[in-house]
Amino acid sequence: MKFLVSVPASTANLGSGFDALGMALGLYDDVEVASAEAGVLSIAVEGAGSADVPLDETHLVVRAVRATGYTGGLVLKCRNAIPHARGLGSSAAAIVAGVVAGFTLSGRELDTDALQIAAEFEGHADNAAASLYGGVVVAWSEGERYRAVRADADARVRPFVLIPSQESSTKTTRGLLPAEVPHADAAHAAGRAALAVHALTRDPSVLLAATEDRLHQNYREPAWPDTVRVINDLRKLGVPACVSGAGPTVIAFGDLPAEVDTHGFDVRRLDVDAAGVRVRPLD
Ligand SMILES: Nc1ncnc2c1ncn2[C@@H]1O[C@H](COP(=O)(O)OP(=O)(O)O)[C@@H](O)[C@H]1O
Ligand SMILES: N[C@@H](CCOP(=O)(O)O)C(=O)O
Repeated sequence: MKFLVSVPASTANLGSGFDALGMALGLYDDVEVASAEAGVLSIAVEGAGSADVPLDETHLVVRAVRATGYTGGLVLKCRNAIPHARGLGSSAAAIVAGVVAGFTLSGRELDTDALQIAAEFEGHADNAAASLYGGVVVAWSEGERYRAVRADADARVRPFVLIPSQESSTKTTRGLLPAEVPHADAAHAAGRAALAVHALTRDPSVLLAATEDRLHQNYREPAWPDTVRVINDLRKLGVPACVSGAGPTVIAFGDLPAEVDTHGFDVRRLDVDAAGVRVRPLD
């Protein structure tokens, strides 16, 4: 059995929706998967992470395949376009690719367990839901169970990202977050996150207010001060901008004003991905 899994990048939080909102982006990791005799494991990696990721059972895609219960042999060819440790959901994309590969190898339809398995790896479901389902997602948990709903993004939502060369680990910057926040900030987040759903799916004209965050960006600023500087510059000019995921990438909407200093950032226009992860049989 041989097939291609194509999985989109994601941007999580979208400012106000910490650990809850996500959106899939048109930048893809492709993983060619072939079943093999038990005991065989072969992994080839091109693109992001090719110099760093392990090529054994500890490879993130393989760990996710194993989490689905598939124990057979595997031959993987990974072509990674999503940069690692930049806040564009590379780890969730790798996990979703592995989970979907495991389900496909086992002849199992994708069901809600796919999100559950993927989100358990990360401890939050925002990125994994976006990579699985595409579009705009709202993720939450009920007890131990992760859940998500998706909606199409409004066609006028035009994201661009500013990706610095510096890496920042999600795990590390989650460690900068406080255990508690002021009630006023929690109330602010609830209102703005609800507004963000409306802004992303119906009325992008309110994205500036919707993407204002009080739950994570300021706490994480020491990890990426230039990111916060660019966000502030963009927002002062009326451009909705926030940190993508746990940073350091900036995600913004509309057009980039010429006067904003983007030195050190790779600026890319990305579409919203509406379809989520795809599987295509190969000969
Ligand atoms: N395609 C991949 N294959 C293997 N490991 C990956 C892949 N993508 C991400 N990872 C692992 O996840 C790490 C980045 O995860 P994380 O800090 O959550 O950042 P990101 O915002 O990119 O998800 C990488 O350093 C690497 O260890
Ligand atoms: N809600 C999470 C999102 C992490 O996204 P990533 O793309 O940086 O992995 C967080 O803010 O920690």
